[in-house]
Formats: sequence, structure tokens, C-alpha cells
Amino acid sequence: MRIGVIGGGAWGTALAQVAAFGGREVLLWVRGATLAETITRERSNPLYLPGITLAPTIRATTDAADLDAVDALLVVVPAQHLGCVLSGFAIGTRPLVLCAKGIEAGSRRLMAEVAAAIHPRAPIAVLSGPTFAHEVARGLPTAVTLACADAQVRAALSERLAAPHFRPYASTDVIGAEIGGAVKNVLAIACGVVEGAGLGQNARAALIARGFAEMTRFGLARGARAETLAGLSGLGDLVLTCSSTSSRNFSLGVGLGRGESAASLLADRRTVAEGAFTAPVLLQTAAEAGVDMPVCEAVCRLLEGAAVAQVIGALLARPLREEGV
Ligand SMILES: NC(=O)c1ccc[n+]([C@@H]2O[C@H](COP(=O)([O-])OP(=O)(O)OC[C@H]3O[C@@H](n4cnc5c(N)ncnc54)[C@H](O)[C@@H]3O)[C@@H](O)[C@H]2O)c1
Ligand SMILES: O=P(O)(O)OC[C@H](O)CO
Repeated sequence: MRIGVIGGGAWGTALAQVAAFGGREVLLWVRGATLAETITRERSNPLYLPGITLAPTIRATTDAADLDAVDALLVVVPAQHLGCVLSGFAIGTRPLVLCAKGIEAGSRRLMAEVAAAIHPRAPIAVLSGPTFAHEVARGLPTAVTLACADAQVRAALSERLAAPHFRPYASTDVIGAEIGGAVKNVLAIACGVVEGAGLGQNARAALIARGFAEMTRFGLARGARAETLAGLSGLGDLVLTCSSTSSRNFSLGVGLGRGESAASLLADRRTVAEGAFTAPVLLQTAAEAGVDMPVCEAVCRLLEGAAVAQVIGALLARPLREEGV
């Protein structure tokens, strides 16, 4: 199976490195001609994944038609651009492996819904889990959820993408895998706020646990399975992203917690902090489904400019309730 990767940010480049394991050829579509040339000639992506020497079998292109020659495509562009980018490719019946974590603003659709509307004949898979790109690219051990409804496609993709340091766990729960990845980014911002505001480790652990309850409530309401939400793409990724400044979402939260404005923190960013875009649309979708998500709502208020002390005070002043989802 020849693999193509759409998107030359940190994660697309790291996944190209995984797919190139063992000398297999990989074609990586990126947006800029200079970046494409640097990746192919110098075997590095200094813009998005500095310090990593890429496999010699990775070739980059800016021409969507070049990807007509591959058998399956990993789609690794930010969630808000996925629809627009995918419209530029002819996919037919080839599998699309969606690797972005988010919900499309406006349409309120998950990535699989966006992709299926544009390429209805393509089998859809979702790859998600606790995966900092720079660790994966360095060959450090990583496990992910690979969800796809089609058993044959799922098995073929799992086998093709597995490497000694990269272990896909197969699932049929595409919605569950998507929801874990989208919601954890919002919760990671909340945990960053706790860090930035100096609220302590107890508060961070409480946020992870109550945030997971929110993720589970929302996921179950959307048809996700509880075991997927408790797996790599849900709880696993939540724990990773809520614990480390390597996370762009957590770092954004740290800035908010220190009292910096969302506008200044997001201005001129080259890299994406998906939670900032997912938070408002997640809240709208949750309200529509009658699901209460107080932590995610607090993140929305902070992104809109509310004061940290006020938002934290309101969260803590909610009526006492029984524990559980
Ligand atoms: N970086 C990671 O560790 C990691 C791990 C797992 C999943 N992800 C997810 O992968 C997705 C891509 O993130 P990333 O980290 O590779 O990106 P990045 O932050 O490294 O780079 C930004 C990317 O966005 C692209 N971009 C910017 N504006 C665009 C536009 N108008 N149209 C199309 N593309 C545009 C850039 O070309 C670049 O590829 C996100 O959904 C992210 O949550 C990232
Ligand atoms: O840097 P973040 O916050 O986008 O997190 C990257 C990955 O999603 C971690 O699994």
C-alpha cells in the first residue's frame, strides 16, 4: 500500500516518517513550494518539525495530482481547513485516514462527516491518540486508536502503519475516536489555565477527572462507546495533553491563566491550538444535545476575554452534585 500524507505541519511530517519506516516510499503534500523542496532535498521540515532528520524515502510535493498515485491518504491539516483542502483532491474509493482533532465551526460537523460529504465513496478511518509529533518522529514508543467501520480497510491500514515504535489499536468506533481527540484539546486549555494561575496539582487532577466526565457525557450522547472514550484517543490523550507544556493547547491555557488575552496569544501563531476553535462549536453542539459541559464552557468564557478569577469562581460555585457521568 503506497501512502500519501496531506499536510506538512508537525503531525503530517511525523506521520510521514512513521509511514516511511523500513524504507517505504511516502508522498507528502504541503502548501509551500519552498517547504516541499526543503523536505525533499534537505530531509527536514524546519518550519514545523525542527531538529528531525526525515527518511530519505519521503518526497514532498505541492501538486495534489501527484497523490493520484498513492493507495491511501492520511489527512493531517487543521480541522477548520480540512473541508477546503480535501476539496482539492480526487480521492475516489481510496481510504482517507483523518488525523485532525476538532469540530468544524459553522457546520458543527466532525471530521468524518466533513470528509464523507466531499468524498462519499472513500472509506473513512480516524487515527487519534496520545501523540506528540516530535516524540513520534524521534521513534519513541507510541500507541494510537485506528478506527474504521470497514474491517478489511482497518486491518490493511493497521498493518501498513504499524512499526516497532508505533502501535495502532484497531476499533470500529469512528465517532468515539473523533470525540476524544476534539474534546481533550479544550480540556487541555483548562488544565493550562490551572497551571498558569497557580491553582495547584489537586485542581489539575480534579479538572482531568471532571473533564473526562464531560467528554464521556458528550460522547455517549453522540453515539460513542464508553470504552473508546476511556482508551488511547480519549482518556489517554487527555492525560498527555493536560500534563505537558509540549501541548500547544495546554500552553495556550497557561497564558490565559497568567492573564494574557486570547487574541494576543493566538495572533500570528504558525502552529495550531485546535481547542481554541473547537471550544465554541463544542459548546453549541453540546447545548443542542442537552449535555452540560461546565469546564468547556469556562474555557469559552476565558477565550472571550472573561477574567480568570471570575470564571474559576463561577465554576467552583456550581451547586454540589453526586459524582458520576
Ligand atoms: N502536532 C502534534 O503533535 C499533533 C498530534 C496529533 C494530532 N495533531 C493534529 O493534527 C492536525 C494538524 O496539526 P499539526 O500539528 O500538524 O499542525 P502545525 O501546527 O504543525 O502546523 C500548522 C499546519 O496548518 C496548515 N495550515 C495553516 N493555514 C492553513 C490553511 N489556510 N489551509 C490549510 N492548511 C493550513 C499549515 O500548512 C501546517 O501544515 C491538528 O488537528 C492537530 O490537532 C497534532
Ligand atoms: O500540542 P497539542 O495540544 O495540539 O497536542 C498534540 C496532540 O494532539 C497530542 O496527542
